[in-house]
Amino acid sequence: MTTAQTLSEAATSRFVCIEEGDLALQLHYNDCGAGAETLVMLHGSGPGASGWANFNRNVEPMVAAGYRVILMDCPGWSKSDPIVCTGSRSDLNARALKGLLDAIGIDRAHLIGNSMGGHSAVAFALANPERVGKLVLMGGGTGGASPFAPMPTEGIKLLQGLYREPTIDNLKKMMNVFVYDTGDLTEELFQTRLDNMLSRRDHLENFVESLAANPKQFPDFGLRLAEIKAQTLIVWGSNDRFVPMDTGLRLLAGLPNAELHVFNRCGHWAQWEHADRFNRLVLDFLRH
Ligand SMILES: O=C(O)/C=C/C(=O)/C=C/C=C(\O)C(=O)O
Repeated sequence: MTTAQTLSEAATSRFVCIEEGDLALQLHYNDCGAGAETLVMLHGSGPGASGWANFNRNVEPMVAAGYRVILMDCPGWSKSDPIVCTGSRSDLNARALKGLLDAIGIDRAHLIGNSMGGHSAVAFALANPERVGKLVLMGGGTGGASPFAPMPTEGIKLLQGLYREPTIDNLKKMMNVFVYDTGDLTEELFQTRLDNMLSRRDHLENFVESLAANPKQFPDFGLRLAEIKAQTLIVWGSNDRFVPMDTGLRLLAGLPNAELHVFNRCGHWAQWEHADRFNRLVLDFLRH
C-alpha cells in the first residue's frame, strides 16, 4: 500500500467517545503515522472546516519525519458530534482534546493550532501544562481583539455571514479574503468545502445559535499568557484579514518562550498557502 493510500483521510479516520459534562460526545479524528512523539493539529472555526481540510498539506511531511499526527475535528465540526457552545469554545475544545488524548492513551503532545485551533491550544496549555510539548500557533492564540484593526474583521464578518447563508457565492467571498493568492482556490476545493458545509447543516445552525448565546466564543487569554512556559512558534500571514498580525505581536509579548515568523504575501492559512516552507519551519522548531 502506498504512503498516499495509508495517509488518506479514509484510511486514518477514527472515532472516540468522550464526556463533556453530562453529554457523551462522539469525536472524529484522523490518526496518521507512528512515532514516539505526537503532533496534534487543531483546525479553525470556518464552516466546513476540519482537521483534514485545514492540514492536508502538512500531514505527510510530519509523518515522514517520524511523528504520530492526530487531527481532531472539534465538537461542532465535520464528523464530530454537534454542540451549541454558550461559554468559552476555546475551553470546550481544550476539554475535548483532553478527552481524546486520555481515550487514546497519549500523555503529552506538541500542539499546532490554526486560528480557533490556536486559541484552543492556548486554553489546553493553560489547563494542562504538563501535557504540552511545544506549541505552534498560526493566526490565533490570544482569542483577544486587535488593538488596531476594526473588529470584527472583514474576514470574520464574511465567515459569520457564510454560516447564516451557506451558498457557493458566500463561500467564494470568504475564501477570496481568506488567502493572499487566490490562484490556488480551485472549483474542486470550493465544491468540496461546500459539500462539507451542507452535509452538516446542524453544525451551521448550532454555530449561529452559539454566537447568539455568546458572541465572545474565544475569550482573551492575554493576561494569562505568562503562565505558559512551553516553547512556542508563532506564525502569521502579513496579509491576514481574519485575525490581524498585530494580535500575533500580543502573543510574542505575552509568552515567555516564544518566537514569531511572519510570511509575506500570506493570508489566514499560512500552513496551506506556504506549506513547504511552513513544514520545514515547524520541523526545525520541533527538533531544536
Ligand atoms: O474568530 C476567530 O478568532 C477565529 C477565526 C477562525 O478560527 C477562522 C478560521 C477559519 C478556518 O480555519 C477555515 O478553514 O475556514
